[in-house]
This record gives sequence, C-alpha cells and structure tokens, in this order.
Amino acid sequence: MSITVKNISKSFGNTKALNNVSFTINKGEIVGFLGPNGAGKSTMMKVLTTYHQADSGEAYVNSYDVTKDKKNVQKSIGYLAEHNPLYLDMYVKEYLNFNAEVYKVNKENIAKVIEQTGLGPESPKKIGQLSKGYRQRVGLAAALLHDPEVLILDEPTTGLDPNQLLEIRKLILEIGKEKTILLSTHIMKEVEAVCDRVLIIDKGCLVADKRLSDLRKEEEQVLLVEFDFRVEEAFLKKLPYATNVINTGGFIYEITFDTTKDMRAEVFDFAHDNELKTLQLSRKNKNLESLFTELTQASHS
Ligand SMILES: Nc1ncnc2c1ncn2[C@@H]1O[C@H](COP(=O)(O)OP(=O)(O)OP(=O)(O)O)[C@@H](O)[C@H]1O
Repeated sequence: MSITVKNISKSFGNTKALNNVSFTINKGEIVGFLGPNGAGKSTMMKVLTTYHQADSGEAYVNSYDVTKDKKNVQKSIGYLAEHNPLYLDMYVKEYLNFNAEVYKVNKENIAKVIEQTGLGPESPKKIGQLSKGYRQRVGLAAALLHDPEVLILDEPTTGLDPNQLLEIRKLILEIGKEKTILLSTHIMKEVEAVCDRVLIIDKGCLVADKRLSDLRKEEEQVLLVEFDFRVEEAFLKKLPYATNVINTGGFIYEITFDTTKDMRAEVFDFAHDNELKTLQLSRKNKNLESLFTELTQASHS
C-alpha cells in the first residue's frame, strides 16, 4: 500500500477541513482527488506531506507514519504545491541544482528528471522566460529529483492553456507508469483523462471512492431524442434495453437504456421503421460529472 489514511480529521478554528476521512491507495495507482473549492483537498495533501498535523486519525505513506516518521515520509513523496514556488530569476538547471543541494540528492538525477519531464530544450533558459506549462514541468522535475515512490500533485493544470494542459496530462500519465500519484483537481475531465480511480470529497467528508472503469460500467445510457410527432411513451419503451421514457416537452423524449451498447443507431432505425423523423438525437450520459453534481450539490443547496 502506498498511502493509507485512517479516520483523519483536521479543523482550523471552527472550520472542519477534514472529517473522519479514510482511504487507501495501492502502489502504481493514479488517483484523482476531486472536490469543490474548500472541500479539504489541499489540507489532506498537506497532512500526507507532513506540512499539517491532523487532530486525530492516522496516515501512512510507503508504510511510514506521517507524524512519527516525517523524514522517511518526505523521502517517499514528491510534492507539487498548488502555487508552485519557483525562483523566476534562476536558470532551470541552476534551480534543480539548488534543490538537489538543499535536499541532498545525487546530482546525477538532474539530467534524468530533465529528460523525464521533457525540459531538455528549455533547460538553458531562466524559469521566468518559460511558459506556464514549462514552469509546471520544472516543478514536476523538482518533485521527482529524489526519485520518490509517491507523487502528490495539487491542481497541477490550473491556469494552463488547452495545449499545455494536454501535454502535462500526458506527462502525468507517463510518470504514473512508475509512480503512485494522488492528484487534486476540480476538473472532472482531468480525472477521466488520467486517473484509474477517483476520491470525491465534499465539506471535509469523503463521499465517493470509485474506480473509473466501474463508473463506466455502471453508467446508464440516457438519450435525448426529438421526433416530428407525438409518440406514446409505452411505444418507445418497446426499444431494446429501454428502462424509462420521459416526455420532456413537445416531441422530445428522454430514454434511459440499461446497456453499454450505443443505442443511437437503434433509435434512429426505430423512428425510420415507424415513419417518424428524428429531428435531434443526443447522448445525455450519466458520468463522473453527474455523480459529482449528485454528491456535492445536495449539501450545498
Ligand atoms: N491554514 C488555514 N487556516 C484556516 N483555514 C484553513 C486553512 N487551510 C484551509 N482552511 C480552510 O479549510 C477548508 C478546506 O480548505 P482546502 O484548502 O483544504 O480546500 P480545497 O479543497 O483544497 O480547496 P481549493 O480547491 O479551493 O483549493 C476551507 O474552508 C479553508 O478555508
């Protein structure tokens, strides 16, 4: 087990930032830590990196206790903070060299992390001259310098343009082949793009712990279809796998299917065979986004 969290609670004054949170992360997993603003993501990460001490509960990284064995925990973790502090006047190599000295890391690792994070062509430049995406790579390179088993990334793609975002995600996937990664975000697409599993936290409480593959399997398929005529709901229910039909207004119907097979072609053919015209047909899927909304909005409304 790379990370074990048991009943962790942490308050700041009257704010309960973490409320009895428990989860485990296996070696080699990429886990998304998803939650609205202020849900407790950064606080949890800071407990794991030993920056914050929890009020109660236990947490272990690489089997080391975060309160009793801070040194070994820190050696096991590479951390990219939300506001990644970089010295903009330093050259990339100089910055990594500085980090290697501070953390007493073998300097041979510098070339390795430059290669690993694709910083090669930019490495002779000053950090201040780099784009935000490349600055984030410098942060990642620094986090990887001591070759930690676990990487903790706090909102690693915030503020990046769409191209930089895709590149950093690709890099995270690549690094994830060798490391356990816990990454916080409020972007659901990010979780879908890079994670094996998602933990959803809301108001300090863990409200979901799901494998993305299970979530995909569980998904019901909901199609929104508009015909040129009124059709009886019971008639539409004759479609294979149809479990529910709702007329949402006019000649528009929301049809739920209990199958992973894409039913759009089937609906189109059904309309055609019954002399109906299909004016629109779209998939309104139940996915991570709807799960997130379901779990985090109930308590906000
Ligand atoms: N050092 C602190 N002092 C006081 N309150 C804090 C401190 N750190 C966090 N909090 C509070 O604890 C709660 C959880 O904050 P946290 O930063 O962990 O949330 P988050 O999920 O990371 O949010 P975001 O997505 O906005 O970064 C918030 O209500 C926040 O205001």
